[in-house]
Amino acid sequence: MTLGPTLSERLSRARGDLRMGVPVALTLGTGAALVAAVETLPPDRLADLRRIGRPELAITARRAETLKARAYDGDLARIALPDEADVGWLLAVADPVDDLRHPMKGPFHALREGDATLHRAALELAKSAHLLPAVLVLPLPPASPLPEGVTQIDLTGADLRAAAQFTPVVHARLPMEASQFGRVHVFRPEDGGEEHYAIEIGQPDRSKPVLARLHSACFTGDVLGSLKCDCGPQLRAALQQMGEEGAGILLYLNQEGRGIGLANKMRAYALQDQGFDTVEANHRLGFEDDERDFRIGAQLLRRLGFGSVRLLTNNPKKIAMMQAQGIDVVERVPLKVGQTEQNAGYLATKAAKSGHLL
Ligand SMILES: Nc1nc2c(ncn2[C@@H]2O[C@H](COP(=O)(O)OP(=O)(O)OP(=O)(O)O)[C@@H](O)[C@H]2O)c(=O)[nH]1
Ligand SMILES: [Zn+2]
Repeated sequence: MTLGPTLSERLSRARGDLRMGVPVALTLGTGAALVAAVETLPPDRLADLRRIGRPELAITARRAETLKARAYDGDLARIALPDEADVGWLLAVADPVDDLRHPMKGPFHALREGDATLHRAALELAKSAHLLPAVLVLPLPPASPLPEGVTQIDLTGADLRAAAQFTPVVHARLPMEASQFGRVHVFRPEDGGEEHYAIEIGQPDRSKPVLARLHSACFTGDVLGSLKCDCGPQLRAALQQMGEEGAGILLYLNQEGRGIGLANKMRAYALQDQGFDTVEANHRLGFEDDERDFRIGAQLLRRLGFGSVRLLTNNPKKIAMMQAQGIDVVERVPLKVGQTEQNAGYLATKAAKSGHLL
């Protein structure tokens, strides 16, 4: 039926459900499970899930490492839910905020038998909903009816990491401090997800390499003038250079906090105040250092007619990702601005652990 939602639309709906604390149903072959995000799960829904069966807690191997739980599935750990565990217990496992005050969480009974495919998909969904990567998974016996009204996703043949396709929605002129000749383009994915923007300066010649910047959203740096990172000065310096050269393209990608969302980035900041660096903080939360999908940037550049760039960046991974996605990076243009006393440690960590060029 053409009126019903497609797989990617269902996934988007499922993200909304998880953010609201509503469980979703994942199925794969004869297997099925109800899934809820720990961060948003209300006590009455936990009680309902317990009435149906025995929920399991899934966390990423990154979080499991901090908690000293065994990750038998490699990239994730499945933990049996103790009888006395309530939403407070679940949150304490998911959220590292009080790890230092309560270092002895556990011991955890990690599960070894059975299949982790649905757990893995559930964690992927929670991450893409910008929730903490911790989910309750309630396996359902084969052929048992799924609760009415619950969003159902059949994962057979599904690729949760498939790149969304973006469509240009509108573009309009925007005179800016950096250039009189600015133009903002808005791109929207077909699945109801995050929109991204392209800021075109002047009228870049599509047949030549364009001065380009892929900027990931940083609310704290771009808007608030945070001294903890260099994002705001980088954003303005990139636009200024494009203005001076008379042409350029800046992608403003809504991938806040290297793709973990603002709430999780603020959790990471709270951990940084406890002494962890930017990479360690992500790991303790259960994320990888960088959860961004750089395919989006490449797709938008292509849609705008650019195949070749002079990329403003200090991040060699961005260059490699663009090349891998078929965008020719003919030159790296360094972007070194905004060093402060407060971000010296952050920038040093990025150089030491993430390979950033100094
Ligand atoms: N998770 C997390 N994200 C952060 C932190 N500090 C800044 N960010 C985010 O990091 C991203 C920085 O993006 P970019 O400006 O593209 O930086 P980059 O990958 O270092 O590469 P270049 O600036 O091009 O060299 C933004 O999304 C910020 O919100 C942090 O401590 N933790
Ligand atoms: Zn920043």
